[in-house]
Amino acid sequence: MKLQGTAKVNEAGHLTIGGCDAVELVQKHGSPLYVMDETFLREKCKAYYDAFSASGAGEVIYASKAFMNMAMCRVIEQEGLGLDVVSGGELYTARRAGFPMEKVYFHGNNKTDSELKQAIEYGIGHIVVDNHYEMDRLNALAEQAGTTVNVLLRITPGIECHTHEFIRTGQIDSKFGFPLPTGQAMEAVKAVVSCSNLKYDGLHCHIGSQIFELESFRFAAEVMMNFIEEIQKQTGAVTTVLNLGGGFGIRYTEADEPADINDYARTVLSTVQSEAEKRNLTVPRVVVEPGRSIAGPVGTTLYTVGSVKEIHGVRKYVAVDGGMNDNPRPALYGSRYEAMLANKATEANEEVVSITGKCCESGDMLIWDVSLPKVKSGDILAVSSTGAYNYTMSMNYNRIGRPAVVFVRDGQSAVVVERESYDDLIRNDRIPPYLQR
Ligand SMILES: Cc1ncc(COP(=O)(O)O)c(C=O)c1O
Ligand SMILES: N[C@@H](CCCC[NH3+])C(=O)O
Repeated sequence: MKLQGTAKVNEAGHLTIGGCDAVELVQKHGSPLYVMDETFLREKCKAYYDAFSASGAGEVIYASKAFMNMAMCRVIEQEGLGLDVVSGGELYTARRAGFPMEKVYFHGNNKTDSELKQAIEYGIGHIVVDNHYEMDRLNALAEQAGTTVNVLLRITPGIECHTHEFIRTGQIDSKFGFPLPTGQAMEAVKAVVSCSNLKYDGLHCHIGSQIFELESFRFAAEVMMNFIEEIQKQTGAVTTVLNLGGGFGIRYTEADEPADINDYARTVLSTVQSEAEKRNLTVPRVVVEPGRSIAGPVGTTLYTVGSVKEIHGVRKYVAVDGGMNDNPRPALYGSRYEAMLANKATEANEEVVSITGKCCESGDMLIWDVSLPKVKSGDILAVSSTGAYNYTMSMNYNRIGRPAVVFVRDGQSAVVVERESYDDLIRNDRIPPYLQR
């Protein structure tokens, strides 16, 4: 496993993150445990801020679907980033954390009326309109509330990029947005500019996630700038915001080679700038929505090894006290992760084993064929790059409670999400009167 951020190995031969010994973290907070390296997290935010926002040309809004809780909202706010939310729940969390609502963008392909009302009531910065049904509802709700809502339109530009099929969202056969190549996107712009209570600020597109080729982002920016010119010609509407979504890839294993955030910023900002000059357009403010590339590398999950089972001549299964419940990505997408034994960080790898979870499901595999030192029950396994789309996609299958989340920094650990207890698991259960004893 590659050590990232503040991760080191101490004299005891243990993995440390944020100056905290991983073995002691498990003793103190229990296992499994999501550990977020706060210093590294802030570095990621700063890198984005410096690359996009410092010049005034861009704006970075963190995609909270990757990893969200109230403490995370505080860090994002302190680092000067905005927030992308995609549900009433994410919006509520941001609000309860006191996040500035004018810096929030609300996404989603099927926002409910109550979510739209909530967004209007909170006075959020922008709603990214996905479809005509939403546009009509939002306009009516804004009118009822006696207000005007700033909107972007979500466009599907028709770009296919190299990533897993299920996380590719820019292609035209997609549930998201108004398709550009079919002419429906232009119809949507014409419709929105005639809505009395919606203010058209600009466009949004998101071409997918875990993307490494900067060329895909450059191409998306070019296609969108071409569309912006068409909009101006056909409607006279000026596009002041161009949100190019998230999607910047990260390193999970040595097979992944992410680009540099500064190169990413240069690519999109310079494309937008030069396309605007070429077409004689006002340069729109470029918004990006990174999720994975802010939270992903920052997280490590610690597990305790339980049963170690060797199927002679076939495979050695190392079972940990978590699994697909806290990280469904390997089961969903076939995602690969790296791991190490946090309590044997200086020992040489000796065997190839497969890491399985504790769920009643054969597909509950975390890592197939990983090299580790000799593994024993009681060892602490660390899996890296689990900060994004792990906690937020976790589940209670088999009535397994979600692990706690801690922020670590300068030798201190702070719980930011408590471990779910058995009582948490039955909190919403009700026994109706006819079943009462
Ligand atoms: C609209 C939108 N914005 C931003 C993101 C964040 O993407 P990523 O985590 O790949 O940066 C996503 C998720 O893919 C998304 O759907
Ligand atoms: N949840 C996905 C990415 C989808 C992002 C949301 N548009 C993942 O874990 O990789």
